[in-house]
Amino acid sequence: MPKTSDASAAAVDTKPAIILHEVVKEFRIKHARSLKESFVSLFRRNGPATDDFRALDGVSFEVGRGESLAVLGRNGSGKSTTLKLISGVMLPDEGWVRTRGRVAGLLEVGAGFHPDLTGRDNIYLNAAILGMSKQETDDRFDEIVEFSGIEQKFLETEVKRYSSGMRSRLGFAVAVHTELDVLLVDEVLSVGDAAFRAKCNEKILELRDQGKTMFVVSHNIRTVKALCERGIVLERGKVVFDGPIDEAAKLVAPKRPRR
Ligand SMILES: Nc1ncnc2c1ncn2[C@@H]1O[C@H](COP(=O)(O)OP(=O)(O)OP(=O)(O)O)[C@@H](O)[C@H]1O
Repeated sequence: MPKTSDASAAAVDTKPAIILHEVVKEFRIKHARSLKESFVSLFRRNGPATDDFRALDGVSFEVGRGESLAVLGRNGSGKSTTLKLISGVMLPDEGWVRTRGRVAGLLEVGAGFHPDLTGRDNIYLNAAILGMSKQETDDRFDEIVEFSGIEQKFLETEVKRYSSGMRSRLGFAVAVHTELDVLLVDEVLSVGDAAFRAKCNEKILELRDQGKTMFVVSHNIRTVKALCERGIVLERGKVVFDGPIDEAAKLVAPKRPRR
């Protein structure tokens, strides 16, 4: 029987928003040498002392459209590296990463800002980097400014004169107002003051409820439980758990000392 257009649309909808397949990421680590070791190696013509270190070691998972997933794990387990590979700022050494739709990262919010341009110009610049046309940014400009809480008079000031909190607020405001399908969140709730953090929380929940795909890296278990239904636990660059968020959270919870 020939497929109807509805059926094919439904088929398209079920494709994952993010796929990682057997991903390996290695970093070269330089070892510090004592002065004596450096001196000896100079005469022996040794190269610099380095080691290849696997930050991610065969990581595979898929995130469905509209799903919200948290990645948990100890410091150095590979969470931010995973996020950077998904956002495309890093490439894997082996395996592959695919994303579908527009991906907006709340990684280093405002990272694309140019210090010598005004707040206004930076909104357009940052939005363009995130894939927005001038018209789309015009339409959302007031909303972005209002959300950021930056006073009008500062819009014509160079961003290098902003406080770090003001820069983060503006960066966050632009990112969450772009036309996005997948939102990458890295400890975003450390942005700005308490009132702004509450506003960010609300906005992220709103985006999730609109059916955006969420990929969250955080050490804040309360936050991820409120935001995500599924959790992946990384340990030394490998996935050691993939399932309900409550179980994932239990695995990373600090052990209570025995009395
Ligand atoms: N650019 C880099 N060069 C060398 N090593 C790196 C680089 N980036 C990350 N690493 C190493 O890769 C490992 C994983 O780092 P990653 O930042 O992904 O960990 P994480 O789980 O996000 O940690 P945290 O919870 O502390 O943020 C760490 O051992 C880190 O030292």
